[in-house]
Amino acid sequence: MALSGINNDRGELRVHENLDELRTDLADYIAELSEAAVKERGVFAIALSGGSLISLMGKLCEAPYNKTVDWAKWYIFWADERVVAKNHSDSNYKLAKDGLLSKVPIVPSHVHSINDSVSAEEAADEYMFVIRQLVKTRVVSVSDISDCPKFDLILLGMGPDGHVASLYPNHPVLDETDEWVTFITDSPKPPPERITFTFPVINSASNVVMVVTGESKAEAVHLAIDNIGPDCPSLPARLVQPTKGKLVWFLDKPAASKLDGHQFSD
Ligand SMILES: O=C(O)[C@H](O)[C@@H](O)[C@H](O)[C@H](O)COP(=O)(O)O
Repeated sequence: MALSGINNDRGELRVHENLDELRTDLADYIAELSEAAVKERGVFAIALSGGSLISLMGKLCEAPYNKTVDWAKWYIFWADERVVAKNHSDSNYKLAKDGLLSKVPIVPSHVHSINDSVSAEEAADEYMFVIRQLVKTRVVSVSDISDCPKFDLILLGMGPDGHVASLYPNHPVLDETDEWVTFITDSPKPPPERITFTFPVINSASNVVMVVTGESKAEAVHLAIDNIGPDCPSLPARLVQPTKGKLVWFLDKPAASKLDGHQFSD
């Protein structure tokens, strides 16, 4: 049973006993969000990231979800992508395709990956154009506060340095507010060239889920969630603050081990 709690504006925290429990809770939660979005809008626009996230979503390919989820209504995007060929082992698209998308009946034309044959800058521009078209046709909803796309769900991992998507500490892209999708060519985590959603897009989503496991992330989880006063470093994960949407953290016990006061309830 997950321990859960609310931490002010830092969202809902779900701390899991082990990874198996986290996987089940995560699959349940995504399936619920999908059902609600399909009921309300007829589609589910979901943005993925790379890293351990995809394997932690693995239960979606198993019963009952493989049969109960309305896969035909899913539209897939990437909150960040490495600018490499789609069949390269570094590709987030390949990771998701091998680990999830090829195992469930998603409509191939609903999978919106980046153009892997152009520069990072061009790939970011083109991706923004693709999203703009899908906002026009309301496959992706639009924020009523900004003109940003409002994804039904954006799923993010977090690095030990507190990065999310390809938004790294102290990088100028943290301040990007003009573009929905931008690019970097100097990622501290290889490969260096990436495209990434910007914070205005992440924070316009209806739902943001942070999936963070392992002790190496414990300090960053503490800095991203706890009330640590005015000297709080500008950790990218702390800048995930959906304006009107819901933020939920899926953690395991090692990742949650440095959180202040464990005010969780069963
Ligand atoms: O393209 C990427 O590298 C990812 O999108 C990245 O942001 C990832 O989610 C975190 O680095 C956490 O990765 P792990 O969960 O594997 O630690």
